[in-house]
Amino acid sequence: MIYDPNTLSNINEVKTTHIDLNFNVDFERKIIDALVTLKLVTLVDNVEQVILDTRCLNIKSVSCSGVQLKHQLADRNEKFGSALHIQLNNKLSANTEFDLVVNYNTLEQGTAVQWLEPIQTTGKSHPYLFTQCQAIHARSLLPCQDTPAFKISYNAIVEVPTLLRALMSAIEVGETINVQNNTKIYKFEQTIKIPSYLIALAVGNLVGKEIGPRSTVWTEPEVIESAASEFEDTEQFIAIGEQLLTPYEWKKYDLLVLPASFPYGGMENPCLTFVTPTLLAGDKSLVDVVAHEISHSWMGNLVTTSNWEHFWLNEGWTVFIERKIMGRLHGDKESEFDAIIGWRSLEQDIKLFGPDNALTALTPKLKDVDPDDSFSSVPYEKGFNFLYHIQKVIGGPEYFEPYMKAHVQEFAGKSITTDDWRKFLYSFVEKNFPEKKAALDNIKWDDWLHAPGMPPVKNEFDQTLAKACIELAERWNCARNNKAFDEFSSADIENFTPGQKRWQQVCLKADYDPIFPYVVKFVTEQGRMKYVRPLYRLLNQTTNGSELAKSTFKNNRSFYHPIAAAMIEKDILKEC
Ligand SMILES: CC/C=C\C/C=C\C[C@@H](O)/C=C/C=C/C=C\[C@@H](O)CCCC(=O)O
Ligand SMILES: [Zn+2]
Repeated sequence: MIYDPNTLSNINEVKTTHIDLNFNVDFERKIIDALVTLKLVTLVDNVEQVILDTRCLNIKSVSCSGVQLKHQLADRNEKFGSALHIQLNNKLSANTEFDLVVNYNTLEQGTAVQWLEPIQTTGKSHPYLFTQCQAIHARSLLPCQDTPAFKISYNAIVEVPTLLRALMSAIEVGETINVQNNTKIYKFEQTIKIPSYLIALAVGNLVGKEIGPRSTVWTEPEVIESAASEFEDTEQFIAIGEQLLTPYEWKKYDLLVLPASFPYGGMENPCLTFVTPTLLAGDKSLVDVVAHEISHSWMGNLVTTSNWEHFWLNEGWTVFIERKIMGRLHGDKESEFDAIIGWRSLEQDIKLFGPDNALTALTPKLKDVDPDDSFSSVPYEKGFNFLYHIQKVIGGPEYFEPYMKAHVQEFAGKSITTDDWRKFLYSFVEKNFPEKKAALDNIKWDDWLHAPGMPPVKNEFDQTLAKACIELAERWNCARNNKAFDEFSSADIENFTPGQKRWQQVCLKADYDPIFPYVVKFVTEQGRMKYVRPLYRLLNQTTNGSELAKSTFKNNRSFYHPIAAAMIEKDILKEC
């Protein structure tokens, strides 16, 4: 029995194995005219219908072997979209392979695609679009079984205005010009099986520059040089990932620097990681996000959570590998400081959700829950701390690192649950170092996996970098009483990493009104949720900033990606 509470599709009757996409991108109407062919196989006898996930799609026709099929869009479920019921002409027995062809177009109000006017791009002269399908937005790009339980290969043909370039989470295999339509046609192939949330498309005025033997960085022309130098260490990250895990399987690892409204730090779309332009700090100080996305090449993209309740298997593992990569490159002090910052953000999120909130469990129940509403640092940081704790109790990296490799070898290409993960961990330990089994038995499994709130164990990390921040804060605090402000200068934080400086949040928490214009500028210049959501929330909670937070959001709503706009709206406008 396959379980995924966040799909409306009949995943226990039928399974998609491959998708052919044909997209015609129409910037004037802000729609994608599309034809999708889904290759399916029945899992049981007597299958009479296929139910696909959709959200904000205009379905025109559905056919099988050239014969039109009856179909119906069910009433819209606010959280999960509209199920597309497709009536098959015959009852199919188990293991029957068949194709469904759906002719449809996307709608502007869909949540996967953000359409940008030229003014919203860096160059200001061409339109742009990009998709974000994780967690359950693929259904507003194409009708599909929108579940990470199934993995599909895909091919795509994408027609775009001739001056623009299309990129996808796949390998480009062709590029032709259609002189008649004044369009360009790009062809892509993703031969490795991936879950639907990793289908990704971007179209814009894009140029590429090679930054390594298997990597090209793509951006608008204006930022290509700065992006190429910011990300020049990409190959080193991949190489360390390969040493830690298994050979990199995806052939290319390209990076696409998105316009400012991209709602996440990065998104691990295979062959083509999407990143926020806020990473272009000029000093490589934020490239840990690239190490994170590269780590997803194994954790998440090869070994995938089977539903969103086990999201920590993607993110906890990825943070764990990311910190190993950064530790190998810059030393443990820096990566352990990241772990301390991560613990703090876990504390903040658990406080925000409430320590008894069931969504703060590592494996939360997501029936009737929109995964976006459950998003927090819990799967990332509680997940990381859990793996760090296991590493410690079984004897350290010497024991844990061979197990990490074996984990990827065992599960590559599969979608797994926390139970699958735990069974394999036990079998590996019992086989390779049975003397450590007792240590595994002593882990507080239930508390780690199922209890809400902070983890049952607090790991110890190197405090060197944290101490510098705490000492400065203590000096500031003392100076408050004796008004001895002259002893401070910007030199105090000259050597701090960006992680050590979180100025705007500190000021808002201290109810310091003069920071307001800077906060407004920052939250309207870029749309990364990790930055803008806490700042909007904190501004909204200040004594004098609540109206400013609301009006700033209302006046800039169209700047934000639909996912970010929905979340900020819930944070500050729909609070109880
Ligand atoms: C307890 C949480 C359980 C399930 C949530 C499932 C999916 C979360 C969904 O809302 C989508 C997440 C997409 C994340 C994409 C990239 C991130 O890893 C970026 C992290 C934040 C950042 O660095 O900006
Ligand atoms: Zn991630």
